[in-house]
Amino acid sequence: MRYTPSPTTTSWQCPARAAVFSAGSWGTALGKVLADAGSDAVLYARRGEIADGINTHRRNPAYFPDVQLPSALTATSDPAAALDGADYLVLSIPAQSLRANLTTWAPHIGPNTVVVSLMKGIEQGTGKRASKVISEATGVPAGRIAVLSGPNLAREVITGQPAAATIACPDQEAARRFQAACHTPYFRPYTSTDVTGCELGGAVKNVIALAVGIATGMGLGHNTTATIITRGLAETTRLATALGAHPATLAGLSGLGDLAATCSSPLSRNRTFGTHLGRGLTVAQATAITRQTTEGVKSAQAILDLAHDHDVDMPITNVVTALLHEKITLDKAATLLLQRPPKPEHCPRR
Ligand SMILES: NC(=O)C1=CN([C@@H]2O[C@H](COP(=O)(O)OP(=O)(O)OC[C@H]3O[C@@H](n4cnc5c(N)ncnc54)[C@H](O)[C@@H]3O)[C@@H](O)[C@H]2O)C=CC1
Ligand SMILES: O=C(CO)COP(=O)(O)O
Repeated sequence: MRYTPSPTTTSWQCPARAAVFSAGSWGTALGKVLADAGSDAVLYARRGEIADGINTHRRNPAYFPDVQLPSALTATSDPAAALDGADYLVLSIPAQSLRANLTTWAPHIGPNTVVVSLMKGIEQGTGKRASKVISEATGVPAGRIAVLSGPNLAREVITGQPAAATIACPDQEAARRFQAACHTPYFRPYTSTDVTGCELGGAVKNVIALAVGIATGMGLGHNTTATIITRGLAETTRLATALGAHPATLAGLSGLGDLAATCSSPLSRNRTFGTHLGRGLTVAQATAITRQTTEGVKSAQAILDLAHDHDVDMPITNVVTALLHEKITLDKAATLLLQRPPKPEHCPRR
């Protein structure tokens, strides 16, 4: 039986104005969630034809041409107009382009606007999480910067399949307000104050999904992928807790939850990219056939550098990074992971 989501919203949800930058897969899906929750949502689209498609035909022609969008979700190609009067600026662009874009958008951010990051990447060269980049590039204080992360494959969310996420913000009231602004019968957000854990869970799971994809592409089975997921969570937790995250966050929606969804779904771009590598494509060939943002490919080295800086061992991330830089072969990757010295299952740093 097919699951049919209720199209209705609940009356207790407070109206809010949210500007979603931009109209890619996840931005469009979360824009629909916000509109379905009763918020006034506007998508900023770089390309005029996408904004026109949304306003005129209620479709995003580039990302979801088959999905009908609600009339409460509008679009514009003018960033200043999108941000005018916005309670929330929701950011969903590739993490590596964040700092440069914010330099242009920052003058239009209102003094009370809460900035919400949906991004799951770490900045190359600095090792900074999106929330830190946002604070540096805009001057917005930490209490007005939130992160939403969880098992949220965009196509499943935009078609109304039930999902949940974590909204983390140092200011619990700000997190609660955004929770109300995006709570629908099919999308259940929880709140947290652990921004570090939430962001690192989201970024590192992309690298682990690459590893699962590689194993799947090589024809390996569920024992192997379950081992990568479990040990991947162990190394994610080691890094995140070394940087101050709460271990429970990594066992939650933005940690294990997202890892499970991303590593098991063919909808994941990171897992799919890994599958291409596992089948023998080069990084250049896999990149050429990948049309959308694949954060793990860009963030792996930055995550590894963070791990080195904090004396944390991340063997799976290490091997994926070496493969992405074509320093090792697939066979060597498997050998490197399996021939590590034996050790106890639970160690804080190694
Ligand atoms: N697609 C998904 O299921 C989910 C994605 N995310 C995260 O959301 C973020 C965005 O991913 P998607 O929407 O999936 O990517 P996408 O590739 O579908 O869309 C990217 C969007 O960013 C814009 N963009 C691309 N390059 C840009 C640049 N240099 N400057 C400004 N805008 C640019 C594109 O026009 C497009 O609107 C990523 O960090 C991803 O990890 C998080 C949860 C779910
Ligand atoms: O973050 C995601 C699901 O929560 C989407 O993962 P991909 O970027 O690998 O498609």
